[in-house]
Amino acid sequence: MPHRLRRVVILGFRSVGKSSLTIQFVENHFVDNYNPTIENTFDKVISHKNVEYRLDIVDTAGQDEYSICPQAYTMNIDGYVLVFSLTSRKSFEVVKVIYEKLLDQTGKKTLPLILVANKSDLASERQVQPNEGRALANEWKVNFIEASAKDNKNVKNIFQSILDDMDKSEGNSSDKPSCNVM
Ligand SMILES: Nc1nc2c(ncn2[C@@H]2O[C@H](COP(=O)(O)OP(=O)(O)OP(=O)(O)O)[C@@H](O)[C@H]2O)c(=O)[nH]1
Repeated sequence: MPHRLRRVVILGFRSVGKSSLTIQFVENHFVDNYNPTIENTFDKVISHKNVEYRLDIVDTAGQDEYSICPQAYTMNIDGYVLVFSLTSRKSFEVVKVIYEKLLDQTGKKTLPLILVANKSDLASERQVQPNEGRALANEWKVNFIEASAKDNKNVKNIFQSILDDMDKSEGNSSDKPSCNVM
């Protein structure tokens, strides 16, 4: 059977764990050393709700509030994973700026998107509380997940959730948008 192709882009501030989440999901291991990304595309075949998907994941270079959001991150993209680190208030502020830029560039009011707070294993270094992430996701009408690439916690859920959202936005489901914390 042919796979359904879905293309997802991962965006967020530097060093929040975009590559680590992607590599944990695609290759099932955690990368401990830090190598800034320029841009990498990964792909993985995943069976979700009895459908085979080929997920192309574009892992981007870290953005900040001044970065220009390249058109490549809005053209031919089916879904967005916006990542901040719960140990970095700055990274939480940066996802808000990225979100606004995505809306501007796509001209849309809502997007198939999931907000991810990574590094949940670093509880003692937490700077952003779960209710803050949840409130932001509620405002955007998207799902919110706290995850850890290091402990492989909720990593698969991120991609399953975005697959659901992409299908909903294509009208393949009658479910209403919801905001879940997993
Ligand atoms: N403790 C902990 N460390 C993490 C986690 N995820 C990533 N890291 C570490 O954080 C650092 C940055 O991780 P990357 O995955 O390279 O972050 P990135 O967002 O891709 O970075 P850029 O390419 O600069 O944008 C690395 O040292 C990782 O090992 C996590 O869940 N827990």
